[in-house]
Amino acid sequence: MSSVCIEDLQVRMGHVSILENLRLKVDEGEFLVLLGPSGCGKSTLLHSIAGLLDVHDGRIEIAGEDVTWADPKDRSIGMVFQSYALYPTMNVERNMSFGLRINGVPKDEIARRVKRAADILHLGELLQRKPSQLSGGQRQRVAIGRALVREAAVFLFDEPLSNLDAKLRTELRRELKQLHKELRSTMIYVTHDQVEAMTLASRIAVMKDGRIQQIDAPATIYHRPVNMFVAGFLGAPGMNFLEGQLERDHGRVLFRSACATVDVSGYAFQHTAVHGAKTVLGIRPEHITLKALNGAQTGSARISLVEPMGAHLVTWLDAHGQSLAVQSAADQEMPPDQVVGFEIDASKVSLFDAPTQQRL
Ligand SMILES: Nc1ncnc2c1ncn2[C@@H]1O[C@H](COP(=O)(O)OP(=O)(O)OP(=O)(O)O)[C@@H](O)[C@H]1O
Repeated sequence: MSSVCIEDLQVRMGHVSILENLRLKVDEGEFLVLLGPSGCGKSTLLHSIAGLLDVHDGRIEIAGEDVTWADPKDRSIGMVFQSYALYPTMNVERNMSFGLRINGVPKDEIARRVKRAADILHLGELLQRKPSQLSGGQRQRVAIGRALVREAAVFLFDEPLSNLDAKLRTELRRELKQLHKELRSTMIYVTHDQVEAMTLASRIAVMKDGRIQQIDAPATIYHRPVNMFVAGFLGAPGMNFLEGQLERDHGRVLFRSACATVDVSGYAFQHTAVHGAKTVLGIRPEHITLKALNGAQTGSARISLVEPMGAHLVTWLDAHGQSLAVQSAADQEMPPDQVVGFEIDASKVSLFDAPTQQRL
């Protein structure tokens, strides 16, 4: 049984359609990340599941129950917001137990749940403190604790780490992953941070304009994007795109562009490769290798810029007007303006139909 099942969901704000016929199944125990640019509808979808806004049409099931029109408190969800939303006058213990107290949960049961959440989140020492006496990371752990004590079927996270500095964000991200490993609860997590999505998710749903573009395991999203939007959204720097066309040549299939020719005969085409079809070749920076000019190579280019990243380098090439990012080992720095060869790993390319931008 799916923990969350959404069918044909429609959400409108006034006359504007925000989500249109959206379908989504989140399995029991899954960590699903909703990823996409600002305004794509991630929060709208999460808030619809939480019951924080009225949907226009469709059906939302949580743990097998139709909750489309149910109150948030009757949905067996625990929610964590970006802005912690703690009560400033209450200490940590009372903040965590507040929802249980107003719902009349017996005292000893409240004590058991708060202790369990405090143990899991290492908050035992902080139970008597007020939010103002906590760091940002500790406040967010209290907010997570408040969701945990509900012992809900599904946890919903709305960009919970965005208010934290980079170091705390990395720490709390690891803690969240550990938490999911221990609890095996169903979690739905909204972010526009691709690193959070890649590291936390069992599956990522990439959204754009109120539609789910692709829902898959992180590695599949990264290596086999279904369209150019998904391909370009993940990776830093993003995937390189070369415009060109396919050519059939003595049983081989070649991709030819102004700056490179790549033998793509081994590519797993989903549709027949048509000679002359306008095509975009996508290749990630780590799948291009810099070569000496006289070696076997895909093309030649001039180095325009080198960005040292610590563990690796990003070298920007100008390949006859086409800009290409290449990721290489930190000790392979070459000077700007040098002309070099480069090789594209044909086994790692993604090919897209240029007019529709869909994967070939
Ligand atoms: N109350 C509202 N009235 C009208 N339009 C709204 C309202 N709330 C959100 N929208 C619109 O709905 C769309 C989706 O918004 P939503 O907040 O779900 O996006 P998001 O992907 O979560 O973005 P962000 O990452 O910036 O929070 C946006 O175009 C937004 O302008």
